[in-house]
Amino acid sequence: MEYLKITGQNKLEGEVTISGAKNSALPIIAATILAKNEINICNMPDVVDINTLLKLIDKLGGTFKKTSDCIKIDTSKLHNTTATYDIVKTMRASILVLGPILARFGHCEVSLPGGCAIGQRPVDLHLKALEAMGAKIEINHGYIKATAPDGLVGTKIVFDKVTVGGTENTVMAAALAKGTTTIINAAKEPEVQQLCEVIRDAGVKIEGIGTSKLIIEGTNRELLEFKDIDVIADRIEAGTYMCAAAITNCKLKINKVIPLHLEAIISKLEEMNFEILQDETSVTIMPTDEIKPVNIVTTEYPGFPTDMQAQFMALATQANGTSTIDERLFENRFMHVSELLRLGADIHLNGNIATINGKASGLNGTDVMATDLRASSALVLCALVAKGETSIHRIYHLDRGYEDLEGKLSKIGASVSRHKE
Ligand SMILES: CC(=O)N[C@H]1[C@@H](OP(=O)(O)OP(=O)(O)OC[C@H]2O[C@@H](n3ccc(=O)[nH]c3=O)[C@H](O)[C@@H]2O)O[C@H](CO)[C@@H](O)[C@@H]1O
Ligand SMILES: C=C(OP(=O)(O)O)C(=O)O
Repeated sequence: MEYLKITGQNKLEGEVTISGAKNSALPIIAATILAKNEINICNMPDVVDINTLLKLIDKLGGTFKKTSDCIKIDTSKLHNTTATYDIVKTMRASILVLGPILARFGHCEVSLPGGCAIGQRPVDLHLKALEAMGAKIEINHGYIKATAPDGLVGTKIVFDKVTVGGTENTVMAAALAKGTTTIINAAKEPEVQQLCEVIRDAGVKIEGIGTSKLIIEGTNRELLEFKDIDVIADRIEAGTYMCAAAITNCKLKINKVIPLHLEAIISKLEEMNFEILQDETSVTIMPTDEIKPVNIVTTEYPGFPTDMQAQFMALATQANGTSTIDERLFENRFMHVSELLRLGADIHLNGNIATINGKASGLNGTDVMATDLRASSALVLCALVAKGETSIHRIYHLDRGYEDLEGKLSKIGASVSRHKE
């Protein structure tokens, strides 16, 4: 296993370029199952989760070719309809192949995704939506077996909760269904929007993109002709580097972003007394004379993203006062707290609310353990300001979603290196 060694308290400066969004690239790769043509997808982030999903596409009988940050995927000869546990267990987003395989072939078997550090994460809403579209679903021996021999049929689906993956699976299934599917209480995340746009550009009529009501006219199992795709910028990677600048109180320009997608993050940084300069494709965060505390409630887009909660908790350890974070999406997304405490943070947990007393004492480097993707980035952020050296273990979590983290951080002045245990 590998670990990261970070020596804290370096000044950061310069510019960082943000990669394509993992959470947009994943559903887009799943959507290639709906295609009749080879699809060229660019601005692909080079992260482990993408390679995992590509491996699954390969196992299903599709092919892919990589050149720099583009990947050509051809699923025209896809024939295997079973997504096995060995791949699905490593990444929950593999569940995104369920809707498209079922819609295309009329049957599909997908291993139930395993438990995950941030919460239970059931897939009941995905299954309920597919059942409403006519699928028969059984769960046996840890596998979801879905059948719809005559194809899926469009209907009205009202989600009990806003679900990003559930909306994505349903949109992909609806694209090849017979008739109209209406999704009420759909997720509005930019990544859901991009998936809808990609499918719309492939000829499927979709109304309401970016709203909580999506209306999709299915093609009745006619495969789609996709255009070239450019994955949108990763708003969570961008937000993480904004927090890196903020926690070290340095000026940093973050390039190749979509500022509109960063509004909730920018607004919280402004509340913390940082000035953020923006142009069309970049944001620059300026140092401040006092980091103020903040109160955060995680919620669906356009609210404050749960995927930025851990990073803001790291930042709150440096604020002049007491901050609170109320995690509303996942019941177990505070795994980083115990590791932040090891670094010297003063954080108290009460159910889903964390209270962070900033500046109580400085942070001091030590050995810490990454528990999930964003928890890992919180540890990296704290390590950047901690006195001395921090070793972050189990960084395979980080590699799931951050492209070349050491390279990008080193380039702006951080002292970061990767080692083998
Ligand atoms: C690959 C990807 O895009 N991952 C993101 C996606 O995850 P993901 O798509 O898994 O998250 P969801 O939006 O589905 O989850 C939201 C909430 O709904 C619950 N739920 C979800 C589905 C279901 O069938 N039943 C159910 O109860 C979940 O447990 C959670 O409490 O959105 C999350 C919320 O913004 C982000 O943190 C993840 O980074
Ligand atoms: C939780 C995340 O991803 P996933 O849903 O793939 O676990 C994330 O990107 O922060």
